[in-house]
Amino acid sequence: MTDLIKRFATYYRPHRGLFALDFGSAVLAGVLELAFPVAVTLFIDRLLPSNQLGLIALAVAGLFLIYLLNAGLQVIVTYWGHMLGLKIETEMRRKAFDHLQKLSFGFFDEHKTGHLVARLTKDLEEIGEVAHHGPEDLFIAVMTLIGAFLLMLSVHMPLAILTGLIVPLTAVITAIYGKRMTATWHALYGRVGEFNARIEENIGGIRVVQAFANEEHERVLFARNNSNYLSTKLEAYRVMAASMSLSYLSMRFVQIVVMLAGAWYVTSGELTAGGFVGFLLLVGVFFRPIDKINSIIESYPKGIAGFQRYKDFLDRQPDISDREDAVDIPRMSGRIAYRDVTFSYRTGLPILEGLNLSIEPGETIAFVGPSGAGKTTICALLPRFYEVTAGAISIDGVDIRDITLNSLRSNIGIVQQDVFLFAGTIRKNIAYGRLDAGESEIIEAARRARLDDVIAALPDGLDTVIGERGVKLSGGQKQRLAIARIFLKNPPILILDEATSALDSETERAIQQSLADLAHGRTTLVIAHRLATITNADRIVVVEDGRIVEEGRHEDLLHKAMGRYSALHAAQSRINAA
Ligand SMILES: Nc1ncnc2c1ncn2[C@@H]1O[C@H](COP(=O)(O)OP(=O)(O)OP(=O)(O)O)[C@@H](O)[C@H]1O
Repeated sequence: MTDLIKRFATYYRPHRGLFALDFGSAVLAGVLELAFPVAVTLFIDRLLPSNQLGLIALAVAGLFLIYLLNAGLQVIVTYWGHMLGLKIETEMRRKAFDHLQKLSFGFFDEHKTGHLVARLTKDLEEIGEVAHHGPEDLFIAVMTLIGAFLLMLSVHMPLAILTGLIVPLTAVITAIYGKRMTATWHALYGRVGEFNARIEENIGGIRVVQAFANEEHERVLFARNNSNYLSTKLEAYRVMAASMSLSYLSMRFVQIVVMLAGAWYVTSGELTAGGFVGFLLLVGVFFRPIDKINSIIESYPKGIAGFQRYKDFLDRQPDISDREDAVDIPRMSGRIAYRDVTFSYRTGLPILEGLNLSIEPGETIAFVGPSGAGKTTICALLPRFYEVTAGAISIDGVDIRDITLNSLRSNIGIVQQDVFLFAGTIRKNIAYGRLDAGESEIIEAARRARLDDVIAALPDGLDTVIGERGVKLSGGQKQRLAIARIFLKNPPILILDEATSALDSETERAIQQSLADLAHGRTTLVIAHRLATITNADRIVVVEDGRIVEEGRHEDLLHKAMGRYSALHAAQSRINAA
């Protein structure tokens, strides 16, 4: 816990000035709160009986100045105090986002998007609130509590002791309800998470929902989440109502006791009228920190738990990162070698075993084999999306673990089966291939990917907005856009995950032609799903159960007796004929 607080404290360091300003102002405002009952006592007991109107006017003016000062302090605490919390929150978010970029595919395989988003938004918002309110509220609450009690003692000791004895009763009631409130809010937090996840999934999968005509099923599931939320929130309000009215009652009870006892002391001449009024005001001031401490008790665990999750996330070392002496290779020639490569995902199941493969610069290799054989995995190891478990992969004779990730990945272009496009314009999506590309380069890339006709037909041309994940484009157009992106990137090595989605044959032919143009002069690894498209590959590699079982040219493999490739080919021809 102390480690956690120490770590938390490091975030204040760059904002020392702001912290001092906020903290100092809040403390001063707390002191002024205490001064008010004292001023009222003096006013009633000393000034009023003196009949000196000038002095009274001066005192009132003085009080007004104090109020003005307090109003100024409120502005500082509310605006600059929140600025402090917000600065800490945004700094933490920046760090978390930067860290997120460094984590490898393995991490994302394990974590749900919704939870990661919550960590960067909700968690950090709560941490920011605690960062601002936590230290200052706690300090002021304790200071006010002690200060008010000392002043009460100075006004009338027996009455102060009596108040000191009955106030804990109200504190106990507030604390008990505070705990119940925390539990209900916590449950509510879970409910909100549940229905957020449901909405997120529903919107993400709305096309599947409607295609299966499962709207009613979704409605029922959502109604369940919604009514769970309703009952939990009602429970929260029930506890809140009971807590509020009970703490109001207990507060008033203390006031009544103080009034009764105070009146008795006034009539017996032990307490002045001003002291009596001042004391009642001090009781009010004394109550405030109790509420505050309870709300701190409520919000602290949330903030601390959020910070713990944040810390754990930041402390998670990326599985794959640059070695200290990693080298930059600006442009590789593209000679690739897999040496005794063994690999398993976190599941521990062996996926690749003792795989050996050499690829010459400019060569096109097509991986074929049954689904789940490991073709995609072989290719995913090359840009180090995952790290080999044993063995090594080298490019141009250098182990890829000795090359900086940035230069390694800059040398590899990937056209994925599921093209991911960003919401925005066509121009923005092509330019993602090379962020500093000029207009003419973007146009040239579009032309080479045969996207120029599509762009020309659109009213806004390159500036056409393509919707979230490119929903406004056809499958073929998305593929071409992905190809344009790689033309712009112009890497010496290519990984092409062939699209399995059914494109019409003309579109497919055009895309194949674009891909062939793209592959020209580059070392190309093709993950082939349809054998018809790879007959021209320099070499076909048949993968089965994570092993290479056959390799050679199409013609040679086709005529190999009992060959795996010829069997695959025969099977696919039968499917096509059927
Ligand atoms: N991220 C992952 N985590 C755990 N296991 C995985 C992961 N990705 C793939 N696998 C498993 O690894 C094995 C090989 O998968 P891979 O995607 O490499 O096969 P593939 O030959 O490309 O298949 P397909 O032709 O169907 O695309 C499969 O058993 C798969 O379930």
